Amino acid sequence: MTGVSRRRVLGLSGAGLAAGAAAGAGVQRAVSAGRDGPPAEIPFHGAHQAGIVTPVQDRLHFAAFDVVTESRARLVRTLQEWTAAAAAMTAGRPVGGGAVGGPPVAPPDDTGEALGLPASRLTLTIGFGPSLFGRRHLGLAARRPPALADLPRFPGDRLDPARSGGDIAVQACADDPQVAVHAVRNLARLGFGTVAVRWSQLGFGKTSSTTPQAQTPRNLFGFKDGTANIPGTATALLDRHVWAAAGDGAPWMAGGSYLVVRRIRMHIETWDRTSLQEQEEIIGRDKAEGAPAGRARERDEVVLGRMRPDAHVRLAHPGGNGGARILRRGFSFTDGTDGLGRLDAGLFFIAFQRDPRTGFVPIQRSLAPDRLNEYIQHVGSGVYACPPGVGPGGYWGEGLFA
Ligand SMILES: C=CC1=C(C)c2cc3[nH]c(cc4nc(cc5[nH]c(cc1n2)c(C)c5CCC(=O)O)C(CCC(=O)O)=C4C)c(C)c3C=C
Ligand SMILES: [Fe+2]
Repeated sequence: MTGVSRRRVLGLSGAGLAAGAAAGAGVQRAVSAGRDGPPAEIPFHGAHQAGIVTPVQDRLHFAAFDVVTESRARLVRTLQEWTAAAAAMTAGRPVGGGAVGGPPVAPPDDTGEALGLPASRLTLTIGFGPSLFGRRHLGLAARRPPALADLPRFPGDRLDPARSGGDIAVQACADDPQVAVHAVRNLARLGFGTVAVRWSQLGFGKTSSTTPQAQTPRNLFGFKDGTANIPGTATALLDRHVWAAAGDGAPWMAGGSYLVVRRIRMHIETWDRTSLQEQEEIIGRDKAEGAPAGRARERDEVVLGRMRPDAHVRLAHPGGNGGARILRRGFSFTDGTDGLGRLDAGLFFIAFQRDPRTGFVPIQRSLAPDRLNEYIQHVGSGVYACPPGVGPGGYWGEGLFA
């Protein structure tokens, strides 16, 4: 089945596919074309990992794993198997020999729930947590990047260890939740005996965009979120604020990035009883347009002096943070109720940066007096070093284990 997408295997039609099949060389392009224009397949190989500047997909399945083996060789083998599986799944192909057609007496290589589904712009992004470098038998202590420092405790944090940390993180993003879940499930299955899932989070409704020309999405407080984000095409800003460089203290991370995730509970019932004027003053932008306080349009320049001193945007703005900037890529979540009649809902905050010590940490410290803190609580946390992209024949983290 390798080299052939799931849609083609099942003989699904569609004008693009039919034309592509007839045209031979045109097949790959036809398979890659999404119905509404954007490509359905995001290339897996490249200088940087996909899923960082990639236009944000609709769904998330984030998983943090702990390493359960003491064998470095076994971990490397799993990372090699994961890389091959990730390359296949992001191209819309099943893992290994596929879900069907193999020996009837053995479990299939692929679990099967994505059969017939297109690649759905699936991206898989891997990161290594600080705890991985502390596992003595793996011999990685000297390779820990200085930028992969443990996050400090912030005022108001109520972090649940069962929803924090992890030796290895995988961010799966796709436009179809089944495709994202299938990807994480199959990596977990391949990793059996080497890694075990520590915690995971599903997300829907992106709350940030890396594509300023597209409509800005809204978060669960009803506000446009991502307006002032770093665009995925702003090369100079990305080099300055997102991509790690060879001289940053860990040459194996050059072209990679550091990921900070925070599970932030949003007390939406309290927010919903707050007046519109108060909501807008807390954020520092208006709800309808997303315009900064005192301005008319979403993209108008922020005038910090027009906002309350404790407005979220004023405190988070680079102007008050020594120019610190991060690339936000978060998703909303709702995970049932908390037993007190309130939805367990919020923002799964995701930010990529060149160095969390000069990105997330100072910004989050500045947010201490944020009025928004009355309506939110950080309950989960993680920081991970995401290595650069892999070339054909390479594997995730090969620079680290070299
Ligand atoms: C430490 C980083 C940040 C956390 C944590 C955070 C949580 C959080 N944010 C919103 C809603 C909005 N944030 C907005 C802007 C904004 N937020 C951060 C950082 C964190 N937010 C930054 C750097 C910025 C951009 C500031 C600027 O440069 O102007 C906005 C406005 C629209 C936008 O620019 O994105 C909203 C709305 C919530 C609800 C939340 C926690 C649940
Ligand atoms: Fe924010």
